[in-house]
Amino acid sequence: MSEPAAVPGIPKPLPLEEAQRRLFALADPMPREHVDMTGAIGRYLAEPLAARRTQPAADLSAMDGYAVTEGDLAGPWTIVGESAAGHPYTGAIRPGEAVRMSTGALLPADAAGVILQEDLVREDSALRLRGTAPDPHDRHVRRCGLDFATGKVVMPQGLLIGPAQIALALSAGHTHLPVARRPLVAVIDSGDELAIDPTACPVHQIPASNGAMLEAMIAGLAIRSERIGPVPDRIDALIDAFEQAAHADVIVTSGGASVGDHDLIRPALAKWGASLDFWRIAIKPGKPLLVATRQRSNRRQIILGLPGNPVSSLVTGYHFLLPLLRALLGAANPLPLDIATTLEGTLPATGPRREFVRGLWDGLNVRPMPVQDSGALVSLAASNVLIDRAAHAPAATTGEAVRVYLLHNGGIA
Ligand SMILES: Nc1nc2c(c(=O)[nH]1)N[C@H]1C(S)=C(S)[C@@H](COP(=O)(O)OP(=O)(O)OC[C@H]3O[C@@H](n4cnc5c(N)ncnc54)[C@H](O)[C@@H]3O)O[C@H]1N2
Ligand code: MOO
Repeated sequence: MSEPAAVPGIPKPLPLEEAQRRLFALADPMPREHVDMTGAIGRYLAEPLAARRTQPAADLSAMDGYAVTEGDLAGPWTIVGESAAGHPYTGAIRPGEAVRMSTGALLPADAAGVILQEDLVREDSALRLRGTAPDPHDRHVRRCGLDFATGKVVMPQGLLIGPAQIALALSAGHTHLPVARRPLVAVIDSGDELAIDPTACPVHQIPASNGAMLEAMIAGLAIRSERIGPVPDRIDALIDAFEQAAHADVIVTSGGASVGDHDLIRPALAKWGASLDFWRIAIKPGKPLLVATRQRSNRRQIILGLPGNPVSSLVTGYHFLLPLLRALLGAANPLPLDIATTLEGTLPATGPRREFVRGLWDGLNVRPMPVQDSGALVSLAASNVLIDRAAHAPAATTGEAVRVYLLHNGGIA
């Protein structure tokens, strides 16, 4: 398919990466705060984290058994005491002596290693080998500083904080973590045809579903989302809605982004005092996306105008809204990850826009959904990936390598 002819007043659509770069250039990280571990989940480290202690802080036993001295692996031994986790043995061990060890217990001074209890026979305080002597060195010992030493940077700035990162931060001596404040997001549904109540929706209306969908997408990334609308297709009504959202860090609209007589987001934003950064991107679905900013006293507000078709809203939410929120939160890698897989089925040739095709991925192959209309929600809800198709690609068939973006079956972030 050839490039469409240029139309006065309608900008050429930007490639996805260029549009994302322009959006990130607007996204100054949010102010910093320190939060406890529960509050840190799902956020990003605002600075590299250095260990405040060494772990293990001393040599520890890695198994349950008996500690013996160097060169004394044949036995027999006399048990002279115990080192349990949290209750160290304070004496030293001499040849011919053994100390009962539990996993995680401090290794006594002069102990060379630990022999597993399964390899030993114990009768009262007498201990002997069940079979042959074990290998000599360093057996079943976790050396001091094996994991990290005081001062070592254990996690880089911008790392996503999840369960493993919380465990490491606590182990490294931290009770709180530096993170960016989560942004407040206002989500505006717009369109005269939108019905709030899906059980009372006459034929000329459609239930408003994008706002709730977008709110579900950003759960966890925003401190709060505020829903506004549905707002009628009138400039004054849209300006009122923007005013209600004037305290938000990010404003997201859906609908009214295209070129129709009732697509008023752009003129309403201009009249409100926002400046358009870019409009239209070369992806399908999602072409009419717009990005604008408005200067507030302390910070710049970012406005994302998503196309109204539900699948277009989701796809642009996935490639722009979520990455924007991650960038504001200080993520090192705000963009979604794609993975390589194999196509099972056929896909038609693409046109001048890069396409994101709904599909079902089983871990090995991906099957495209038969219905790809940008208003079709059944195929969206049955999909777990978006298949990435380059612009001007020839038709594709079973066995071809493709790349997919994971939608995580609804838990989309
Ligand atoms: N002549 C042209 N027409 C269109 C073009 C174009 O380039 N030239 N672009 C098309 C593309 S691509 C898209 S995508 C749509 C999106 O346009 P809008 O952002 O202006 O969306 P609306 O027209 O307001 O709505 C489209 C569709 O989505 C439904 N919708 C809107 N909001 C919601 C909501 N909150 N919940 C559920 N559904 C919603 C709306 O009822 C419409 O059916 O424009 C093409 N047109
Ligand atoms: O880009 Mo529209 O989003 O094709 O349906």
